[in-house]
Amino acid sequence: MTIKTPTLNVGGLGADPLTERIKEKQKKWKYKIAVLSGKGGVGKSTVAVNLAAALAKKGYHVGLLDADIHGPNVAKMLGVEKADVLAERMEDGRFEMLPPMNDFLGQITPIKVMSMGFLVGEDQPVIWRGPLVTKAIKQLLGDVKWGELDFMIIDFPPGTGDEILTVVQNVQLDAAVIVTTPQEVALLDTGKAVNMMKKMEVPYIAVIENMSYLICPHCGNEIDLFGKGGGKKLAEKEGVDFLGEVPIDLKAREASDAGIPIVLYGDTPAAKAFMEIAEKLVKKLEELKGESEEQEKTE
Ligand SMILES: Nc1ncnc2c1ncn2[C@@H]1O[C@H](COP(=O)(O)OP(=O)(O)OP(=O)(O)O)[C@@H](O)[C@H]1O
Repeated sequence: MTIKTPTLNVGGLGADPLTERIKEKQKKWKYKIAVLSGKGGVGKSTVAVNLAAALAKKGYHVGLLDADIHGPNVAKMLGVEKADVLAERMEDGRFEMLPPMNDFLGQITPIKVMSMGFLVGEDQPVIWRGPLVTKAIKQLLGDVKWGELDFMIIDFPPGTGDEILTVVQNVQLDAAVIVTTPQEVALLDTGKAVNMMKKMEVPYIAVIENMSYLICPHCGNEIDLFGKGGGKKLAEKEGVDFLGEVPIDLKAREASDAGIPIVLYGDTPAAKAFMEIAEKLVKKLEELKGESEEQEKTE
């Protein structure tokens, strides 16, 4: 039976079966990936959405959770912001939310999306304190019928606040992808995010540099608007992987306003960069999984 879901139940804090449900659910998610940044506006949601779409284009089952409670925009970037969230009654009598999906007219394996954006009005600001944010994120993980996924991608607000702490405490992340732009200020903040992920012992940490350069629409030359090579240098300094550079793409804004990820919008330099980055990420995660399974066998 399906009914239209009312709103999140953010009351009642403390230890609860929700934590257990999150533990159980994540057993069905092969790779859990956090996408974060130290600084706002660097294109973190653009990266999360395009990684999700690139992986789904390759046939993987992808779930995308927008954990940016205060400024959710992933649903809009995936063209599902007006979707109704239905709920289904479970065997134990609880209701679980069914994540809206989009397969972009059959071009990709449907991406399942869940966001606070579905549950609050479009122009409604969410003014919540830490414990409520924590509870909401846990519900978006544990009270949603995510099912089997190859990749669960979680997009966070900028910085290192309650959202990321909640997820790290409840989900065994396989990877943290940290997005930066090449400027010094962004790199400083990115360094902080990398170090937080190291402290949290996330097994694989990688940097993506977004808005690396602009390709002149007239002469085709690369213009380094914000400097060059900072993301790679930072990754080397911190001893983490560098997954690649994404250029500024004049079609990116157009695509995001149209609710279509850039990787599905056209064969542009940014689209190619995202596809390559997704391939590298899959390869790296499979290598690491293989290594850890080998290690388990020998123990
Ligand atoms: N490579 C790119 N080329 C052109 N525009 C881009 C690119 N990446 C992101 N943008 C644009 O920059 C703006 C900010 O991107 P986005 O919302 O992804 O950033 P964010 O880091 O998630 O922001 P916030 O800090 O608000 O969460 C958007 O309008 C997006 O379309």
